[in-house]
Amino acid sequence: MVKKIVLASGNAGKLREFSQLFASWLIQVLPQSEFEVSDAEETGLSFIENALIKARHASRISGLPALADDSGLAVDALNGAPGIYSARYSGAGATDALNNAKLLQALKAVESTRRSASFHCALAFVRQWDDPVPLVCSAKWSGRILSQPTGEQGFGYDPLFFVESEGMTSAELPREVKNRLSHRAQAMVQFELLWKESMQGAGLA
Ligand SMILES: O=c1nc[nH]c2c1ncn2[C@H]1C[C@H](O)[C@@H](COP(=O)(O)OP(=O)(O)OP(=O)(O)O)O1
Ligand SMILES: [Mg+2]
Repeated sequence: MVKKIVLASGNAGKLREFSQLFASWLIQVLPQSEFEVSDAEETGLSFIENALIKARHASRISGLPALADDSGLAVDALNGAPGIYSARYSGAGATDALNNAKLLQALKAVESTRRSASFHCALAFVRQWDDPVPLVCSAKWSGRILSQPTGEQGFGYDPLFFVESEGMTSAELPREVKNRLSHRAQAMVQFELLWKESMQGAGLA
């Protein structure tokens, strides 16, 4: 029975959200920093490939099962950019603020009706570093990019991501609402199903 897993992320915003999303699970979820796991090189071409790279890396170093999240923002008017490069969008020394500024600049001439975008989240879980049957799932969350940042909650591109159904940005949403609607929350629903199925398969449910 899996009792302890490593969360293969160095992103404080993600770690916060995962601690809420895992709150009702009967397992211990430890950040990779507790095992001195360095950031893995994200050399994949898709969110799923990068999530697997990060999960395998964290599991190899920690010796524990590991879950990784690779996520990002795809803007339709930019042919899906920044996509898997979302965290690195503004180059070396990228920060959320610089990434947001670069995105606003790139969309300067694009009117509001053409600013549709989606957040994507891929989750990969491995029981050991070379697990041949990882649990993998992904989800997306649709929205629109505003012309200026609004809201203080969340992280990353949240202040620019307007959620039509709620009439506010994801940085204005109460955290329990973001944790119900977001790409990460939706991927977690799938992950829970895969997890339960795999535990049943192992005769552990
Ligand atoms: O809910 C979100 N709200 C706002 N922005 C978000 C969200 N989810 C992902 N994002 C952005 C942040 C970062 O620019 C990129 C993730 O990049 P990504 O490589 O997966 O994560 P990261 O490098 O920050 O940490 P790590 O790789 O250690 O998990 O997408
Ligand atoms: Mg990363």
